[in-house]
Amino acid sequence: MTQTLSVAITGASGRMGQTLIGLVNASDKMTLTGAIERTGHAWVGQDVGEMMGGGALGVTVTDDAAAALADADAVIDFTAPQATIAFAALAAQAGIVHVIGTTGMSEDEIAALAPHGEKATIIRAGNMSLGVNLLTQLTKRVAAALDTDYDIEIIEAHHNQKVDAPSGTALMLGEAAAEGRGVKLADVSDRGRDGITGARKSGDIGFTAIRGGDIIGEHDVMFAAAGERIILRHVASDRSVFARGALKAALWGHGRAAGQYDMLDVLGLSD
Ligand SMILES: NC(=O)C1=CN([C@@H]2O[C@H](COP(=O)(O)OP(=O)(O)OC[C@H]3O[C@@H](n4cnc5c(N)ncnc54)[C@H](O)[C@@H]3O)[C@@H](O)[C@H]2O)C=CC1
Ligand SMILES: O=C(O)C1=N[C@H](C(=O)O)C[C@H](O)C1
Repeated sequence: MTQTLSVAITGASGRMGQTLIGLVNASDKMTLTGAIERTGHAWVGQDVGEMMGGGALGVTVTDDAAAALADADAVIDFTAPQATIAFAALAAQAGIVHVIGTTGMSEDEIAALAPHGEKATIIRAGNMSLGVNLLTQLTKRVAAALDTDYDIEIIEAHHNQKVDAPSGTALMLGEAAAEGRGVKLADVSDRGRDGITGARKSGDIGFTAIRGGDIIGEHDVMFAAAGERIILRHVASDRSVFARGALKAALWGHGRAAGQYDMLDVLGLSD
């Protein structure tokens, strides 16, 4: 019998957690061995399949992440920044793959992952879909081809439960545009316009966040000049595009050297 990858999912009851569990359960390359939730969550101690409204999967939701990760080859983690840092320490202890989809991490929180990347194989991206990762490469090329007569604006839209802004994807696209232009995003980023802002500064990269209803994730990169606009757009209509990317990352990472990687590495899209 072929060996399957043992996978633990954090944030098991979440939007992404449930999507991931459904796909891992349907995969013939993976076996769900752990489902983790925060202490005090109503799902802890219950069968995860039953909590998701289906049949029992034989995996009890736990808040003992250390034990769950000790039994796993990979942990797929779409939760919250501080939780992700704690999971990174446990993944390093266990020497396993840590796929990180969590967004909204500060510079300091991202830096806190670095020591864990010496023992765990970390794959982190603000968007795990093939489409968005391809879009980052297109954005970089278009930004490199155009001068600052073309104002770059990034517009993102998400559901009304999203807690961070701009989205991780918007920031990836902003980084790509800045890289194409040969500048640092931190030096040109224009976020949260309100009131008498003054005219737009040439060379800035602007961000706008829309929150409403059940929008899964939509991103436009606009290059606006006098007389024309170019708009690169990605629309996610199903969360499984993110989850499929995360599963691919877990399989890709298994057996690979410890370190920090992203989805461009996984998808072979790096320059
Ligand atoms: N990189 C990507 O492709 C994508 C990233 N995301 C990001 O993933 C994260 C989660 O998104 P959603 O699933 O929509 O959120 P959600 O709020 O539905 O789920 C988060 C889950 O994490 C759990 N959680 C929080 N702290 C925990 C802890 N210490 N231990 C265990 N579980 C814990 C919560 O109880 C909740 O069930 C967000 O940062 C979001 O932006 C979402 C979709 C795609
Ligand atoms: O919170 C979400 O839902 C999503 N978050 C990611 C982000 O911040 O870009 C990816 C996707 O757009 C959905």
